[in-house]
Amino acid sequence: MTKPTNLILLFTGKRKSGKDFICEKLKATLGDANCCIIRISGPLKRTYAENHQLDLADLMSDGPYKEQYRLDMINWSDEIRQSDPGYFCRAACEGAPNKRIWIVSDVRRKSDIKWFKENYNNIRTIRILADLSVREARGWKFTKGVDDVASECDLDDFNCWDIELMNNNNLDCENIVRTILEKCKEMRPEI
Ligand SMILES: Nc1ncnc2c1ncn2[C@@H]1O[C@H](COP(=O)(O)OP(=O)(O)OP(=O)(O)O)[C@@H](O)[C@H]1O
Repeated sequence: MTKPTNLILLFTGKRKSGKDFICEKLKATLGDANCCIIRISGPLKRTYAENHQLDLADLMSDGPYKEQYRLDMINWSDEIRQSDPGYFCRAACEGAPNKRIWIVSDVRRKSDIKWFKENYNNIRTIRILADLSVREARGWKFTKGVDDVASECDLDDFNCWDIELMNNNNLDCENIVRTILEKCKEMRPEI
């Protein structure tokens, strides 16, 4: 399996907390040569799209198409996870490039964290938070079967984050990127 040489950052957060936004900013700051973003949902959506004859590009985008299929995708992927909890994490890492830092942007379950810790060293877990009103302004609306199931709630009672940060606005975003870079350097001065 491909190994990142330095560090794996596992990002988690509720829907519309801004995980993806932060990961893209962090990647832009660290530079393509040093890091890549890994999405566990990548192989998940690819296989789902193939099995259901759907447009993968639309499914990967942040819009209504993704929301339309989110519930069914959750249920479909849960069936696969039941027999193999690491299936999608493994598939995502197998397809990932060999960079010093892996930024995993969509960790949703304790079993995801467990899988990474069992298979790699130098893991850091990062929880992105945002006020409910901010998430609503970004398009979040409570959806039964999505917001009240394991894919969204499994990590609500996980209290061992290495870093927990608020992302309500651009200033918060800058602070998050700076804090994470400092932590990276503490661990790995060569970064
Ligand atoms: N700090 C910020 N400043 C301005 N806009 C932001 C900020 N953080 C996130 N956003 C915006 O909020 C929206 C949701 O962000 P994003 O897609 O990153 O959330 P997410 O946590 O990955 O959501 P999901 O779990 O639904 O995929 C996006 O349109 C993004 O551009």
